[in-house]
Amino acid sequence: MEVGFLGLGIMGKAMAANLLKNGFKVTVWNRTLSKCEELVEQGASIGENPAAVINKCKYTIAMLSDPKAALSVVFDKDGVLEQICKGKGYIDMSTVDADTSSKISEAITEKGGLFLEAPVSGSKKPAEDGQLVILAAGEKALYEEAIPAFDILGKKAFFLGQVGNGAKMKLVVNMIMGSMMNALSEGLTLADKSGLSEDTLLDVLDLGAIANPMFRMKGPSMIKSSYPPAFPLKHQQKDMRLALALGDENAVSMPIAAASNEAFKKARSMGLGDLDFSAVHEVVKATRGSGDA
Ligand SMILES: NC(=O)C1=CN([C@@H]2O[C@H](COP(=O)(O)OP(=O)(O)OC[C@H]3O[C@@H](n4cnc5c(N)ncnc54)[C@H](OP(=O)(O)O)[C@@H]3O)[C@@H](O)[C@H]2O)C=CC1
Ligand SMILES: O=CCCC(=O)O
Repeated sequence: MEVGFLGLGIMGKAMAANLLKNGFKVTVWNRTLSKCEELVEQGASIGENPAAVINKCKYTIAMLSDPKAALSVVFDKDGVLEQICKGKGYIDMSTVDADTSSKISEAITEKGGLFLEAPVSGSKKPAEDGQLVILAAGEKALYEEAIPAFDILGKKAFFLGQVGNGAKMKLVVNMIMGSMMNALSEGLTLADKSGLSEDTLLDVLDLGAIANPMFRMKGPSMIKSSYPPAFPLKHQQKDMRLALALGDENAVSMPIAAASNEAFKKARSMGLGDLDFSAVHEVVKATRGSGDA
């Protein structure tokens, strides 16, 4: 089966590689075309632009940074819309808001194509290991067609109904995750400033009711102020921003998420946007650990 793949960043590169390893023929495109080379070495073909990929493939997956990128790849010159038609599908796995997803869905449906949004939970390592959690919504027939690919990319796929529900679920999950990351940063800072061992704090957390893979994975490197990017901080801040907008629309007060968003914004202003989102720890250390104790 020939599938298209648009966007070979941290996630897209690992996902496309998994499809190739598991017997799919994959045609890739990335805005910075040189990033396609590694995938070509693994057996992929290159499409010269998104329209060319759509033209060649029965369905095409996209994994792009944000709403602006997702819209540009569909609506701009040589974009998805130029070639999408009856019998072809487009699956956007980027994290965007429901409005962006709906705009894309309407345009593709108008051309006779099928659309599915399918953002994912899980980061670089789960993407490499085919252990993502897929949050799909939209055209059920395309979801069913994509199940063999989802089985390779993920450990579980949810079908959540109408377009927008996948995007919203993803934003709710990442809002919780971003707030938890800030809570962990404050906890590590408080432990350190009050004379406790941060390593021991992580051990205690890991044995109790709030043990979780994120604290286990990110905690030790946060103590060392090491933030190699798995989930770039700029994307986490984008997700907090979009989740807060969803809160606005639904009149849900979210003071914890709002405060966490401020910390991610501050981190971006300090030039930490391309590091892992755990680099928000630098902001928390600087602003909340500055007493005279
Ligand atoms: N990293 C993670 O842990 C996770 C990320 N996500 C989500 O997945 C998506 C991708 O994340 P990730 O791979 O980490 O991000 P990266 O920043 O590593 O990659 C972003 C990709 O988007 C492309 N892109 C950016 N702007 C444009 C544009 N205007 N037109 C065309 N292409 C563009 C980039 O192309 P170029 O190479 O040319 O810059 C690149 O291929 C995001 O929505 C993110 O929130 C979801 C789950 C986990
Ligand atoms: O959007 C990024 C999510 C990262 C994760 O689920 O670990």
